[in-house]
Amino acid sequence: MSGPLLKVENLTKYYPLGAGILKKRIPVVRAVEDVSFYVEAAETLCIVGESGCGKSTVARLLMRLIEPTSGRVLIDGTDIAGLKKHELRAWRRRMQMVFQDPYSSLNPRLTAGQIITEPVENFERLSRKQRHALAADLLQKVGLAPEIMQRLPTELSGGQRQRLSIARALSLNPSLIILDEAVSALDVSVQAQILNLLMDLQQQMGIAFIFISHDLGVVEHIGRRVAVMYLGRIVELAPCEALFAKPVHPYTEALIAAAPVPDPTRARLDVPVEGEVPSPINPPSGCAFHPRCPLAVERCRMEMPPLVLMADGRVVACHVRAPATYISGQPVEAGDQSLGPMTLS
Ligand SMILES: Nc1ncnc2c1ncn2[C@@H]1O[C@H](COP(=O)(O)OP(=O)(O)OP(=O)(O)O)[C@@H](O)[C@H]1O
Repeated sequence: MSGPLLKVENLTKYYPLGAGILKKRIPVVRAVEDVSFYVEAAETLCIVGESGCGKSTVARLLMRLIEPTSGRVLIDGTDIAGLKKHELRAWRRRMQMVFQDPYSSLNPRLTAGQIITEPVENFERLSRKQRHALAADLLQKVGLAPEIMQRLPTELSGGQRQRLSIARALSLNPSLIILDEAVSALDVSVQAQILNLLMDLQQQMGIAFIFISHDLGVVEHIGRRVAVMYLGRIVELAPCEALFAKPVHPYTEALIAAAPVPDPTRARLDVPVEGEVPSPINPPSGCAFHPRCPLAVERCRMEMPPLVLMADGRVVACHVRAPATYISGQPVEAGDQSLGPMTLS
């Protein structure tokens, strides 16, 4: 199969706030605006950004839990908006999601065995023997003992519950799993175990991940490419190593500067990000980051910067650091396949 597994084109989601009176314009929350990216088979794309920047809305749009205001989501080149009911069912098997809080996402009345076989049983009837074999296999894949099968979620630790959520997501043999803050509620040592489990599963089963997190330490550990979001838009998308070694967008730089440094030999950047994230109901003109940006110039207040392809393969939306004339004046989309796998030499 040529082309990426998943392609997102100009995805936009506005949440209307209340009903309009007569023809009065209804205010909207601009949760996601003009977001484009792609995910290749068996890779991990991370999405990072502060709370409220639109990460979870992107996840919900990809899972079709909510409908976009505009834009497209293509899986293997097919627009999921145009799928018929039976095609949608087949597609749903291919994309699964793991949430932050396994307390609320796992049915407390079902045993671990029932929880992990339930998605398959929505599609096909299983005999008792088949159900047991499937549960045992999935438990083993995520490093849980077979005895866990009869336990309820409340009888398990946070790490065990998250392994169970991953086993459930794996049960349909998906091509892509979206993990929304999936390790954020766990202790650091348990986080590391789950991240290592995910990387092993990716290698063994060729699954792609979209890993959503506000924790840059975690992202650096697991990501191949990273998309940085600010107020609903991607402001930088780069290979993970390059992003952490040399962030280009001032917001990325500030995020990395503010994150705890796991490697003390790495220099800490001195770029504090001041002020609050502006309201997505009434975002600033031009570049949404300009009120907090130490580098802002007049143009940043006036014009929205396009995503521009830099010489090293990343895309950045910044008038100062990535002026649109940087490469033959050609702004590009982050999902543009001409960017290739975006590896830096
Ligand atoms: N159903 C909704 N109605 C109105 N506004 C919403 C709705 N869901 C989300 N929002 C708003 O959309 C914006 C993006 O929210 P989203 O949850 O996608 O951000 P996030 O980056 O995932 O944040 P967090 O990490 O805190 O979950 C926020 O301003 C949020 O308040």
